[in-house]
Amino acid sequence: MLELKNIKKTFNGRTILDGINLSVDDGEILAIVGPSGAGKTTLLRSLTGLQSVDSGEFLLDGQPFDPQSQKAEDNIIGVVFQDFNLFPNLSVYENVTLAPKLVLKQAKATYDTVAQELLQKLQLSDKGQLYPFELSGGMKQRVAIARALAMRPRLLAYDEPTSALDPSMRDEVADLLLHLKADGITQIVVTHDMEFAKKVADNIFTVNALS
Ligand SMILES: Nc1ncnc2c1ncn2[C@@H]1O[C@H](COP(=O)(O)OP(=O)(O)OP(=O)(O)O)[C@@H](O)[C@H]1O
Repeated sequence: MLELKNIKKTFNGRTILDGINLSVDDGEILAIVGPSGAGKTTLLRSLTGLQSVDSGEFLLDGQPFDPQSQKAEDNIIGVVFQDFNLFPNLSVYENVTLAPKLVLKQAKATYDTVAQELLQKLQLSDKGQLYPFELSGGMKQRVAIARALAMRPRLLAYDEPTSALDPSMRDEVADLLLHLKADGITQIVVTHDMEFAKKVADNIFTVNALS
């Protein structure tokens, strides 16, 4: 279980997060919703350690942890960015295996097995040798998910997973998240799309805009 207790964040004296308390249970999907500019991305960046918070506590299974000082190899939370952030000069297979190889220092047999399993799970088995520019948006997103999962995170977090894709893809993305949930993967989804949130989430947390 991941818990956030009384998380506060200000930018230039302006309070964006004013004492956020939330938790996500293992195997569940938590959606973080709220109006534009309310601080959803700020919250996601805080809990993934991409930025600092001013105060508050992060707990994993009751133990405090600092998202900013977590070692890369601990990789508590994997992130799927809105625009996927794939390495454009690497193939799908190389995108998925780079961090397990360099950060986790896995042997080839290990990272290759994991990558083949993930590519199969995400319906990318025949796409391993392609480069990001050759992929559709939905495929790029699945590569980003495979790349994050290859690091064996405790939790997978998404920033607006539907917004860079054609609206017709919304149900497909929802099905993908529910499929991963059935595999026991804990997920946090930042979205402005309430219908999407209702479809996938076990719990919905609303970030309110502060004046
Ligand atoms: N690094 C930063 N420096 C200063 N202000 C920032 C910074 N990052 C975010 N903000 C401000 O914090 C507020 C919340 O931004 P954030 O992107 O978290 O909102 P959001 O809820 O994700 O919005 P959207 O749905 O439009 O993406 C905004 O007013 C934004 O301008």
